[in-house]
Amino acid sequence: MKPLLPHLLFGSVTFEESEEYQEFQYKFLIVVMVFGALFTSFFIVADSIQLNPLGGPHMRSMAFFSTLAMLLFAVLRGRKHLFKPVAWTYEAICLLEYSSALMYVPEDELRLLWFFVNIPGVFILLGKRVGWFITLGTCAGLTLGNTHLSHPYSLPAMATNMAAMLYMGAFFHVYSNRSISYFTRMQAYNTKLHQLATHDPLTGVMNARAYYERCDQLIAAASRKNEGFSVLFLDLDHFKAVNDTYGHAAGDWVLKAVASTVRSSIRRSDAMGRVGGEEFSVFLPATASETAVEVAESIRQAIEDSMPDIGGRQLKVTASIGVAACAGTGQTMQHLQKQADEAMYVAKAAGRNRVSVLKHA
Ligand SMILES: Nc1nc2c(ncn2[C@@H]2O[C@H](COP(=O)(O)OP(=O)(O)OP(=O)(O)O)[C@@H](O)[C@H]2O)c(=O)[nH]1
Repeated sequence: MKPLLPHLLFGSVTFEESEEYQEFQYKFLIVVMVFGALFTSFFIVADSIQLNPLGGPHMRSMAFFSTLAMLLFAVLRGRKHLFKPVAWTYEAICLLEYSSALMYVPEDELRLLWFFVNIPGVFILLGKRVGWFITLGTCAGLTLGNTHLSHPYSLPAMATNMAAMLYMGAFFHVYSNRSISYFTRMQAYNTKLHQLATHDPLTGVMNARAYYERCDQLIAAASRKNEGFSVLFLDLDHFKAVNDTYGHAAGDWVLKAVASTVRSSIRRSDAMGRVGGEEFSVFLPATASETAVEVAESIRQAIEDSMPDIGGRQLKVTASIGVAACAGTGQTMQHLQKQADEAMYVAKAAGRNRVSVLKHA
């Protein structure tokens, strides 16, 4: 279970691994909105107890801002698909709030700062294009609006402000470029690491650990639906002779060819792993014993027909396949794999290049 504060703030929303940046943006926006609303409420309280009097029009604008920010928070919480419209609306009310301070609190000479504070958030939440649009729009708006203020800023003050704002935009443009490219690279490295950790480098199919983990998930799903499933255990015949006769590299080549033959003989929803040197296991969800035997037979035939070409010689490769099926629930992968293993040894003993089945009672 999530700790209370993150749950209260972000709700029960999940992000894929590939959505890590979106998750950061979603959480960032929520924190900024809640913080913005609380911070503004603090000023409202300070005004009402005469600690920091700001005047009626700006008080109303602050009340409008904090109410709308909390409303936007309630709308976004748990609904990541609403991120863009909420981010845009929040940006719009922020600009209104800062403009209200600019017009109605002339005694605060530093109130222009809020327009600066706004820029990093726009680059982070809405990207570089919108970041520049808001930066340049703010520069233009401040320049044009300055003369209409009750206490306009001097020309040098405005020039300094504009230069600083453009500097801020350029800074966050470079920073966003850098951080996004760093993030993309990290994501690519993570994908590569995950692939290396879960897949056999020679054949590209799942390694034993990842395969058995996947089988456990598939068994859990099958027992929720009260569905049966089957496991095939495949061992190449006299593979040592291939290595001894044609060399280890040729043996590797055969393993790759066999893996690809098996992969193309099964459904996308089936799982396949290399569980030993020349041993593969296949998990067939929602598959009864008879169908599993048919699948095993078609794999066996496809391997026999594949006849890989090694140095101009066509090589006959065959496999013995054991089949174990579970009609109901309550069966572990370990047990079923053991049964498929036993069935495979029966096939070997019966002369190899055949399919043998053990049905779980
Ligand atoms: N080229 C290559 N050979 C491998 C690899 N992993 C295991 N082997 C070889 O696979 C062979 C397996 O031999 P055995 O277990 O004696 O089985 P077999 O020769 O296939 O005989 P049966 O299974 O009884 O039909 C061994 O020679 C291993 O060296 C690998 O990654 N590449």
